Amino acid sequence: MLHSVMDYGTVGNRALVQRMSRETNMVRIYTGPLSQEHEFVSVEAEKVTTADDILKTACVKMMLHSVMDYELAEVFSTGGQLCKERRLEDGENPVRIQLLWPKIVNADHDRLSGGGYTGYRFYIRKKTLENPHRTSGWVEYNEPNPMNNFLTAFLKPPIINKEYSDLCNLPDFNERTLLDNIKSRFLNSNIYTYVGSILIAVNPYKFFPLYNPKYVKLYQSKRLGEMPPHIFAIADAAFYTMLRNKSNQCIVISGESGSGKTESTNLLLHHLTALSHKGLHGSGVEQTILGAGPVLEVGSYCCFFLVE
Ligand SMILES: Nc1ncnc2c1ncn2[C@@H]1O[C@H](COP(=O)(O)OP(=O)(O)OP(=O)(O)O)[C@@H](O)[C@H]1O
Repeated sequence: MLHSVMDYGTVGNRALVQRMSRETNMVRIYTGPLSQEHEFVSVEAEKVTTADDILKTACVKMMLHSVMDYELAEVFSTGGQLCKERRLEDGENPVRIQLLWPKIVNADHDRLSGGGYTGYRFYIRKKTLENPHRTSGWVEYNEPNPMNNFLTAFLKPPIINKEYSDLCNLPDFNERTLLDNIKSRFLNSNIYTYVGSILIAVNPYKFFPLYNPKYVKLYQSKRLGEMPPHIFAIADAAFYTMLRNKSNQCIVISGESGSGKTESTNLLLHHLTALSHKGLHGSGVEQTILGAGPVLEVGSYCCFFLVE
C-alpha cells in the first residue's frame, strides 16, 4: 500500500517536472553590430530548448540566411568593458543558463548608462574566419566589448586626455582649447559637442552608424546633456518642450556651405517622426511635423519650425 502511494507521488512529481520544463521563457538575443534595427530579438523557449534551436529562430527573426555562419555567445560585461565571453555549445539550454544569472547584477541589465551595461547577456555573432569554432570555455578580455564597440565608445568618454562633451565645462576656455577639444573629439568619432543647449556638429563626410533605431531609443525622453551630444537630443528636447509648454519651437541650423545643414535637418525630421510614431500623442503629430516644412533656407541658415 505504502509502495503504491509512493509510486503515485513519483508519477505526480514527474508530471510536475515535465510541466515545469515545458513552461516557456523569453530569451533575449542581443544583436550587436549585426542589426541596425533591433538591439535584441526575443525568442520564446522552454528549459529544454537547445542553443542551436534558439540560434535558428533568432536568425529567422533577423533575416540572416546562413545559420551555419553564426553562433551564440554568453557575455559578461561590466560598464562597457567586456570581462568574459564564451561560445554556447549547440546542445546547451539558454533558459537554464539565464535562470542561473545573478539577479542583482542583472537588475542593471537594460540600463544603458555612460559606461554601457552591466551583467550577462546572450549575443549572436558571426563566426570568425580565423577561428570558426571558438572555445566554449570562458575567455577574458580587458578591452571594450567588440560586439558593441561603436556604441560603447560613443557612450564612454575617454578618461585619459579628458575631452569635454560640453564646451561650457572647459576649465581653460579660449579659442585654442575650444578647437583642440572639438578636434580630439572628432578624431575619436564624436562629431557632436554641446555648448550649453547649442549643438556643434562637425561634418564627417562619411557614414557613421549613429542614427539607427538604437540611437532613437537611447535619446527618447532624456534631458539635454544626460546622454552624449547628438542631433537626436536636440530634436527630442524641442519635441517635449513643445508638448510640455504648449508653445511652438524653432531650431536654427547655421553653417557654411557643405557643413551639413540639410543632412542635419533630415536627421531632425527622422527623430521627430520616430517620436510621433510611438503613438503617444496621436498620429496627427507626424503630419504636423512634416507639414511644418518647408524648411526655411536663407543663405547659410536653416530654420526648422516645430509647430504645436
Ligand atoms: N552627419 C553627417 N554624416 C555623414 N555625412 C554628412 C553629415 N552631414 C553632412 N554630410 C554630408 O556632407 C555633404 C554636405 O552636406 P549638406 O548638403 O547637408 O550641407 P549643407 O550645409 O546643406 O550645404 P549647402 O549650404 O551648400 O546646401 C553631403 O554629402 C552629406 O551627405
